[in-house]
Amino acid sequence: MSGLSINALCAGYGKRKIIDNLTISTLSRGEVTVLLGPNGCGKSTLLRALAGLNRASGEAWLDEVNLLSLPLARRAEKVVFLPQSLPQGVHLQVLESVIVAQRASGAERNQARAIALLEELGIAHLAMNYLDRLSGGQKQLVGLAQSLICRPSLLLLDEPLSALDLNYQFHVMDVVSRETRIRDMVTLVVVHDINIALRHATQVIMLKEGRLIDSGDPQTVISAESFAQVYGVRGRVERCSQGKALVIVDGVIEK
Ligand SMILES: Nc1ncnc2c1ncn2[C@@H]1O[C@H](COP(=O)(O)OP(=O)(O)OP(=O)(O)O)[C@@H](O)[C@H]1O
Repeated sequence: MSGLSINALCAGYGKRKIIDNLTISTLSRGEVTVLLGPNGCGKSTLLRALAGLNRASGEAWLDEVNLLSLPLARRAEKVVFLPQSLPQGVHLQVLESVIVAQRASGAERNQARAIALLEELGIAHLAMNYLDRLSGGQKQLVGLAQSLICRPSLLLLDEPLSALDLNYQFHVMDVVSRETRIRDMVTLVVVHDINIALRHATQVIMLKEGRLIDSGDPQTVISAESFAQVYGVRGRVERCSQGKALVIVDGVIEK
């Protein structure tokens, strides 16, 4: 099956192991997987390891290729990683920056495509604005445009919704899902909102202290028991008026 499979992956910094022997069966192409887990559990470390930015051992098969054995330049042709925040002080206009990302990915310059993507994300009106004069949320949307223009096989998004208002969080996840489907990418997204995972993910991965707690269908993996175990909170899964599952947190489990 085409997609991403992770086998016995370990990653960390210096001698410190953060991701410990992680094995995950196939994340399919065309689907969005949400990576959940508490602060410091290793979500960014995992994404960075897949992108080749951290020391890692084990295997990460993207279709028939083990990403960990690919030279960085070859890996960059297949994998795009959007970090939690864009570099500061870049004095480029928004449209220009998206075209720079497009060219850096090896694609032909296609301004119409870049403008269409800005329109899809609802930021075409910012095309001529400078990056260093945008709000945090606007910068995050531009980062997404820069990532999506690259047409990777594996798209890694580290908390792409953290600065966005409620409306944009839903809109962006819809765009990410649609682009993932149309381009047949494997998309792995870190979010902290469990309800976003329930609504938008085809699959979720739950980590705690660098280890896999569970992975699979969100409706199965996300339960009162699992979020008590992973986050230490009391809660329940209810149904909203549209019949969709919704997590309600009642409080913290006292130790
Ligand atoms: N560059 C680094 N050097 C050394 N240790 C690091 C480095 N980056 C992160 N760590 C450590 O690795 C662990 C996992 O960090 P990571 O950023 O992967 O967590 P996370 O799950 O993404 O957290 P959050 O939800 O808070 O963003 C933490 O204990 C952190 O202190």
